[in-house]
Parts: sequence; C-alpha cells; structure tokens
Amino acid sequence: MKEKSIAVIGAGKWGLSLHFALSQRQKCLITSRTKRDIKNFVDLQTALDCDYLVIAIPAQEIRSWLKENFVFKGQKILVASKGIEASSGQFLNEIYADFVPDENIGFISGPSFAAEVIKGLPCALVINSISKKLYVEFEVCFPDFIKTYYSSDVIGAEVAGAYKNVLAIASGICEGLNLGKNAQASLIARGLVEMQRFGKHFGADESSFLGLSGAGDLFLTASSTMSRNFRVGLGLANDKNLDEILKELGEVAEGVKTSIAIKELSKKHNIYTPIANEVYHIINGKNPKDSLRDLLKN
Ligand SMILES: NC(=O)C1=CN([C@@H]2O[C@H](COP(=O)(O)OP(=O)(O)OC[C@H]3O[C@@H](n4cnc5c(N)ncnc54)[C@H](O)[C@@H]3O)[C@@H](O)[C@H]2O)C=CC1
Ligand SMILES: O=C(CO)COP(=O)(O)O
Repeated sequence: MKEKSIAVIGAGKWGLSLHFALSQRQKCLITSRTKRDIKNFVDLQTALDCDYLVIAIPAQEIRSWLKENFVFKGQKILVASKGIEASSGQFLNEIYADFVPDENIGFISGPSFAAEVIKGLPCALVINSISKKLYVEFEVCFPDFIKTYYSSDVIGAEVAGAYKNVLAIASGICEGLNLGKNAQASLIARGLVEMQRFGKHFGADESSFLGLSGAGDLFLTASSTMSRNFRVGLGLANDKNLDEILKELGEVAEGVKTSIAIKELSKKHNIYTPIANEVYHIINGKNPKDSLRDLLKN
C-alpha cells in the first residue's frame, strides 16, 4: 500500500511549527509562496498532490489562494488559520465549502503559540470536523507532545479562534492603559460570554467556549505579549498608528480584520458584541479611554 503523504502549505510562524510537529512521525513536505531553505521544501504542485494537507495562510488570503491554486483531488485538509473574512463576513468553513466537501475538511483550534510548538513543548489541540474518520487519520500524524481531541463543532471552533484574536487586542489595550488586573480579568470573562453569545447565534455548541478552543485559547492569547494581537492592543493604547504597529509586527494579526467582520455580522444579525465593537472603533481612531468609558457605562 502507498505510504500516505502529507504537506503543510504556508511557511509563516504557524506553518513552520506545524511542519516541525508533523515531521516527528512521518516525512512532511512544506511549501510557500517564495522558495525557502527548509528541509523537505517542495513546489506547490508537489504539495497539492499529497493525500493530507495542512493549510496555514492568513484568513483574509484564503479565498484568493484557493481560487488561484487549489484543485480538489480527494485530499484531506486541516485548516490552521483563525479568522473571519472581512470583505464578506464569511467563516472559513463557508469559503472552503466551495472547494472541498465538508467530510474532507477539519479545523485546528486551541491554545498553541507557534514559538512553543516549534520547541516541542507540550500542548493540547482540537481537530474539529464533521468527520470523525478525518480526525482519526490526522490524529496519528501528530507527535507525542501534542494531545489532540475531536469535536464536530466546526462553527464553535471557528468563532472561538477568530473572536479571541479581537479580544486579545482589547486585553492588550487594557494592559497598555495600565487599567489593572481586575479590569483585565473582567474584560476576558465578559469577552468569553460575548464570543459564546456570538457563536450560539451561528449554531455553535456553547460548551465549546469553555474548553480548549474557547477559554483555553482566549486565556492564552489575551494574557501574553507572545500574542501578536495582544501586542497590537499594546501599541494602540500607546497611541501608535495601526500601520506602524503592523509594520513593526511583520506578521499577521488576524484580530484587526476579524473585528470588521464581527462588527458587520453583529449589526446584520442584531447580536450584542460591545467589546469587539469598541476594538473596531479604536482601530479606526477612537480614543481607547473613550471606549473604556462607553464599556463601563453601557
Ligand atoms: N503563530 C501562531 O502562534 C498561530 C497562528 N495561527 C493562525 O495561522 C495563520 C497563519 O499565521 P502565521 O503563520 O503565524 O502568520 P505569519 O504572518 O507568520 O505567516 C503567514 C504566512 O502566510 C503566507 N501568505 C500570506 N499571504 C499568502 C497568500 N496570498 N498565498 C500564500 N501564502 C500567503 C506568508 O508568506 C507567510 O509565510 C493565521 O490565521 C493565525 O491566526 C493559529 C495558531 C497559532
Ligand atoms: O492563535 C494563537 C495561539 O493559539 C496565536 O495568537 P496570535 O496570532 O495573537 O499570536
């Protein structure tokens, strides 16, 4: 029987870390837009011919990447991105649905800073898919230092993974303004309730928000300067201009664009999302101190 082949698409921080992790148990290929000096680096076509693909490119780029590059040949896919498309308000599973059957796709969620995964430090992740079979097939590809769980709640994982990035920006702002630990804990706790309410509207299982995908990833990202989104918040609180912050960061901070998507979706569906809305307004020039006043008042 032919040995199964696996490739990571995207060699940013997360793609490189997943490539490291997945290379522990089997040969794992990797590809990216520009040629890189990485072991088992291949061209895109060779990667696309693999049986299993792990796609780690920014959420806002996925639709155009799929249109330009992807041909479905029966591959099983794990999506590693966390975000909601700003231009359409579509969740990533809705975008992928035009290219890949639902039973061939899963979404990775949970607390997982790339910088720790690439050192082989232990972590626990969730693979979310309507197909338990897909989970079982990917589970064996992960190394011993990563514990994987299965969930069928794709939308819950997607909302949690995307929303926590916006809340991490809020938490970074809170830290940057020196509002104290009480304020930060209140913000994170109310943020968790807010993202659960948002997710429930779109059919998510409320319990997903209390596990690794929700509370786990939110607590991680909203409490550490290791998070790019948190650092965006710190910059905003220090009156830095967004373009300057993102240029300095040099990596994707998905919460910036996802805040646009959440604002539009919550308006359209009449969902109460006060913290995400204030993040959107601060990104668009509102004084964070005015946002604080409005959050305390309303
Ligand atoms: N870094 C982390 O700790 C984690 C990141 N993620 C998610 O993974 C996704 C990727 O994040 P990172 O790798 O950390 O970002 P990054 O900024 O380090 O790298 C992004 C990569 O995507 C590539 N890329 C950008 N536009 C592209 C396009 N149009 N076509 C092909 N490739 C393109 C870039 O060349 C770059 O290699 C994000 O959605 C992020 O939220 C999820 C969990 C952990
Ligand atoms: O999703 C992450 C950890 O689980 C990474 O968060 P940042 O993109 O904010 O660095």
